[in-house]
Amino acid sequence: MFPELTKGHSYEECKGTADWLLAQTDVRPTIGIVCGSGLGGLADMLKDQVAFNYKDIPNFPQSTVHGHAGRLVFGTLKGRPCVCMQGRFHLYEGYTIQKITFPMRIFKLLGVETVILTNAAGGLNEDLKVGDVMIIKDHINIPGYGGFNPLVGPNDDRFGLRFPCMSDAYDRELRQLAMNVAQELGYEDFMKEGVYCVLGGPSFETIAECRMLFRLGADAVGMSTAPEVIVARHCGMRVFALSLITNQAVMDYDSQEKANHEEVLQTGKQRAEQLERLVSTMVTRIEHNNNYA
Ligand SMILES: O=P(O)(O)O[C@H]1O[C@H](CO)[C@@H](O)[C@H]1O
Ligand SMILES: Nc1nc2[nH]cnc2c(=O)[nH]1
Repeated sequence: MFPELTKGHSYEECKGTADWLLAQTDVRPTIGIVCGSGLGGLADMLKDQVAFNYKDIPNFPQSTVHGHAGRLVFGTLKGRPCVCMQGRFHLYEGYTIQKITFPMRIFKLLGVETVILTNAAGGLNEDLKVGDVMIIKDHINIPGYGGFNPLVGPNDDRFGLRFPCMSDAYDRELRQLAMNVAQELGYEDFMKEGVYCVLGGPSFETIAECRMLFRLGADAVGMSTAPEVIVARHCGMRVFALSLITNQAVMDYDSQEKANHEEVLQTGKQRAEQLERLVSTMVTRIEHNNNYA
């Protein structure tokens, strides 16, 4: 493949970044949160914040996408120590796949046990409406078929196995917890479950591509999350992920709809408060050492 692109940061470089962060905050996070496009408000829920701009953190890439603030925020969420990425990285920004997933290894070295990822996605399955929240039960990693897997390159056993299992990537108990919390909050009407498909972007899909992805078994499509999940699972963190359905993928040649990033951000704003309540309530039920209350 492309040897110079497949190196990523060494264990020692990752440790250097994690130690740099730990030296500047007393927060010892056990939960890491990644905010999707337009969903950065989740980070604002943290109390007693210590925040870093990505540009100031050794080895961190920069956020270049509107709706991704580019800050790493430490703090407590209802008393639980958390770290939150207010903005993630995508392949289409021009970073290597190792670089966009580097923060997952930093989470691990900070002591994070559970990762909660959010994203904005287009709905392929017509059962998904704009504003629905889709708990991700599985993914289809299309860039992976072309060799764009974040674990390509030498494996460091200190992070994980050469050939990690992915059939249990999206934690079953955390998915059940999300459903239970959604019911308690009265959100069951817009909570769904499905399969997320990642593409490289940045162009949105053609109609033929949307039809193909749905036939392949995908319910929603986006440009993130799956690479982060692969790296998080490789190093043994538990994963919960959800997609906010911000737009319906265009599946019909008669449709006048056009996918656009403004609509994505706008839908994020409309559901922000409920998503924040869902995630913060889940966080209070996730016990240390990966047990569930
Ligand atoms: O996946 P997140 O970061 O939420 O963003 C999604 O929204 C953007 C397109 O509007 C793309 O970056 C897509 O991946
Ligand atoms: N690829 C892709 N990413 C998205 N992010 C939000 N909506 C979409 C979409 O329709 N397609």
